[in-house]
Amino acid sequence: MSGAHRAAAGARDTTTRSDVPPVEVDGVSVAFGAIKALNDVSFTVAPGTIHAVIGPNGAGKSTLFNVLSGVYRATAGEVRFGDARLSAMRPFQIAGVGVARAFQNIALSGAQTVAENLMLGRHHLTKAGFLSSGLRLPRATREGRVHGERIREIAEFLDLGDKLHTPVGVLSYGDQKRVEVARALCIEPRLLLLDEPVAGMNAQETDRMADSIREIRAALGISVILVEHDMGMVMSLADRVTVLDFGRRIADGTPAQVQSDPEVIRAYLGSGTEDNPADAVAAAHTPEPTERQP
Ligand SMILES: Nc1ncnc2c1ncn2[C@@H]1O[C@H](COP(=O)(O)OP(=O)(O)OP(=O)(O)O)[C@@H](O)[C@H]1O
Repeated sequence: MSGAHRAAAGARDTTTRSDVPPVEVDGVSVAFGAIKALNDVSFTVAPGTIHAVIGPNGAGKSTLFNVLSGVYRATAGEVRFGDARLSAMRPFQIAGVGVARAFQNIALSGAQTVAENLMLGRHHLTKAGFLSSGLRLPRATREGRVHGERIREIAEFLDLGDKLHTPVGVLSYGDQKRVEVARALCIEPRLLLLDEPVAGMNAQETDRMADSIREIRAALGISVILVEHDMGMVMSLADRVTVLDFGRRIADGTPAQVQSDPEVIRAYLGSGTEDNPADAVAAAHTPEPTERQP
């Protein structure tokens, strides 16, 4: 199935999990000395949607991601995920309420196998303590089997099923990025944060990752927030896009809405980047030759 067809099928089949609340970013500001990296930024991520945050270099995207995942504290405002105030929590507490982050720079142990890296991602779900695991007591053995099965499912989901016993360090860059996403899914999140998931990927790897993100949303019914520079990918993948510039929210809407927003076009043209969202949307919406056939 082509990416586009799969996307359409995914959107139709999606059932959002009933325990996925909206993410409410409410008046968030972050200052580094005199620099206002984020200035009163607000937007809402609807449950079960893919929401992209874009903007020229230095716009505040990474800072926002670090607030969402508890690495930075907001100077003002807050981020809510249902009852949880993410902006007041530490990273491990944020993971505990079902928010997982896949890092831009792969944070995996290269010498360990895919399965071992994924098992580390399930650590906090493991109830048997180190002692019973070490002694291979029945509870730990049973638990290990259940986690092993789930890890296999998640790996297969990301086309990594045949690489479970391969050390991560020998995998291609694209596969390593997929392991990074799989590791985040291992905490069974309700919200997945993807920090530049296709950075450094070639076109084929990018398409594969975009397909995986659609399938994750469709099959798991969770919300996805991604920061990404690849404009074509964002415009074809996201349900909604928030645009930052110099720490301020300058637009928020569907890909089609933001790409035609004069302030967004000005921000990108002014930044000197060739990644103009208007061009990217046009390219993303150009039908493939086969789709023109009657
Ligand atoms: N730890 C920090 N200390 C001081 N200034 C910072 C820090 N982190 C970010 N900044 C500044 O805050 C602003 C926003 O940076 P941020 O990295 O969030 O932007 P970005 O949109 O992710 O940029 P890029 O696309 O280049 O990664 C920039 O002016 C940056 O120099």
